[in-house]
Amino acid sequence: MPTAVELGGAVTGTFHPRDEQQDRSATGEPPWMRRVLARMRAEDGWYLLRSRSALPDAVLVGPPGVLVVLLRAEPPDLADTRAAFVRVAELLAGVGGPRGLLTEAVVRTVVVHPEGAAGFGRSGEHLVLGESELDRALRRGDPVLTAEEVRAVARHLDDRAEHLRPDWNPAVVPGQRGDPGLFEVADVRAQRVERALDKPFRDWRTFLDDTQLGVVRRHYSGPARITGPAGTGKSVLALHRLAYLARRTTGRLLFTTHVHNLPRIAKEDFRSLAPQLERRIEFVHLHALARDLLAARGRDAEVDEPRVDAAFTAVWRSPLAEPLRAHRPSKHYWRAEVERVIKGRGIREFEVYRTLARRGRGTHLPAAVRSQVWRFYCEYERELSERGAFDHNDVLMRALAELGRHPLPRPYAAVVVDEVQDLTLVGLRLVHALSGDGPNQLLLIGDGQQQVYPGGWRLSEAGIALRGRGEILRRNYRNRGAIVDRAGALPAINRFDDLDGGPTVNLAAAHPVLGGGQVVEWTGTDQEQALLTALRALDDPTDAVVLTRTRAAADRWEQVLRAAGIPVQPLDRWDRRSGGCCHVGTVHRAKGTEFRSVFLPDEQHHGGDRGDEREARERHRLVAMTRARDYLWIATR
Ligand SMILES: Nc1ncnc2c1ncn2[C@@H]1O[C@H](COP(=O)(O)OP(=O)(O)OP(=O)(O)O)[C@@H](O)[C@H]1O
Repeated sequence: MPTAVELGGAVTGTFHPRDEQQDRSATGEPPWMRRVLARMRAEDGWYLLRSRSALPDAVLVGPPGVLVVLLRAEPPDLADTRAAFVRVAELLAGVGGPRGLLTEAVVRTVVVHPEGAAGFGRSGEHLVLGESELDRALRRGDPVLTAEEVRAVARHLDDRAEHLRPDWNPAVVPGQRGDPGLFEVADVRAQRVERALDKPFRDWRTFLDDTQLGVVRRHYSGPARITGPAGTGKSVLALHRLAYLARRTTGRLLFTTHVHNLPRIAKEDFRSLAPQLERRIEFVHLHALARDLLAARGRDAEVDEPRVDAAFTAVWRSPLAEPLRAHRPSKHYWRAEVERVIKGRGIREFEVYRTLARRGRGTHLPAAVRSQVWRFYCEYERELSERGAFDHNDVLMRALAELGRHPLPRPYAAVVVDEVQDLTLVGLRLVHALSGDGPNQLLLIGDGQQQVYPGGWRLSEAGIALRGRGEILRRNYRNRGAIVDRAGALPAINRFDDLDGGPTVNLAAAHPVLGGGQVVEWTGTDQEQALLTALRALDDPTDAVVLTRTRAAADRWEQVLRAAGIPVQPLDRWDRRSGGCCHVGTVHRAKGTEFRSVFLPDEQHHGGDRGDEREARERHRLVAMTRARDYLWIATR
């Protein structure tokens, strides 16, 4: 049995070897511990707080963050290292300053053992160091806290934590008394944020605002929803929330979305936030998740796009399409009716479709036309089955049915859905089936103004009841003032208002944290030349993107840039580190990305001028414009 030992006058930790126990009973602690603590106390710019309670043994606060220290000659239980972490993280809740409130991403547990101690695996959640590795560890890591912040955090712990007492060496921590604190007047805040954005570390990992941190830490008794206009830190919050929950649960957590690039981008961002927790979280596109679930259960689930297209085209060319065409000629519109309205909402009977509210779909369809649409849809289903093909909706529906028959053997501890406004109702039902209704198990994040696919569901139709569990973010951290003003003036309708009951806020009401910015509205005849000139005139032409509505336009701009000698990369491959290239892509691929400069060339008018088409265009434009941090170039010819 491990023996409890005295440390600093109080019972802390566990300890094994007999000789060290004897040594400790004489002096209070064994020599290796004294050496480790002395080494920590001596480190320039760090503050050491000794613990009077069992967990942790000490806390070290320095420029790279807060270390929760366990001194152990035997490997500790995960429960102990977790408990020590959570204890210190809870004490830090609410430490704030001009850059915001400190997040627990700055906190790291470190287990230090004497040289030669055996059995210390690398658990992943905490750092394990031999005594001799301490020097390297203390000097490793980018500074995330300034000297003032380090001091303020140490002082906060000293004030708040009765079991922690300061043990720092004034000689190596100069000026620790009487300095200005972490708290400054609000008008200094914006300047500080501005400067923080230029710093080598990414501020959002270290500091959040009060609303964001409130959501990260809140206990929700059931499904909850976070909304807020573009750039207000919803995705950032999702990552912090996952890390927070991962520390306090066991099992896997899920981040999912309908947006193509986002799982990859979110995973990379999470790695920079909490690398030690990465293994606990699956970042996966909802369709890939459904496909993998079916495949794991021996069920065929591959979508053969060409066969699906062929099935739709065959019906579109048949006489069944004629009444539809007469009503509205666009193939794209009717495909969306089948995919998003009928199948996407899981409708299986004409009687339901006959009276269905089709919000945001524009064209009113009398019952007689609906029955023609229904026949068209049934024929499409027949064509699919004749070809032995599934479409994307089929995969989601089959996965949902599969979960109904056999739920996951090990449910997710929590599910976070980003860009929820673009899920279909069937997709929403699937995430709900994956998460359940338990406390903190489902967090839905989205913004109705950025919807790029027609939807039309209510959360209640997926059996999800929010009961007021929700939050709105309003502070825009991405776009400078001029860009928020320009994009906020777009009449992009937010259908979240009438779709899931909770209140929402549009971009026009967001508060940009950063002022300035530039919007150039170009008109003229030689668009290519004008765009190239503007691009070349930028300080950094590589942190820029040309966004288009159509794939064809993106391909054309790619050629134009290449011909002009500008290195280009498709948007699909964007990540925060990709430099040296200008990006080009469609708005659909732009979700999750951001650039210093965004170029929106004028395109052949595409997609008609009906109310619903204009509405979709405005929302696409809002998404495109809000990818820009500093500079926006918009062409109209
Ligand atoms: N508290 C914060 N401090 C500093 N920067 C922040 C903070 N919160 C978010 N950011 C930054 O603001 C930008 C936008 O954040 P994020 O992508 O999470 O917003 P979003 O609401 O998901 O945007 P969108 O809806 O447009 O996708 C990112 O560059 C992020 O790093």
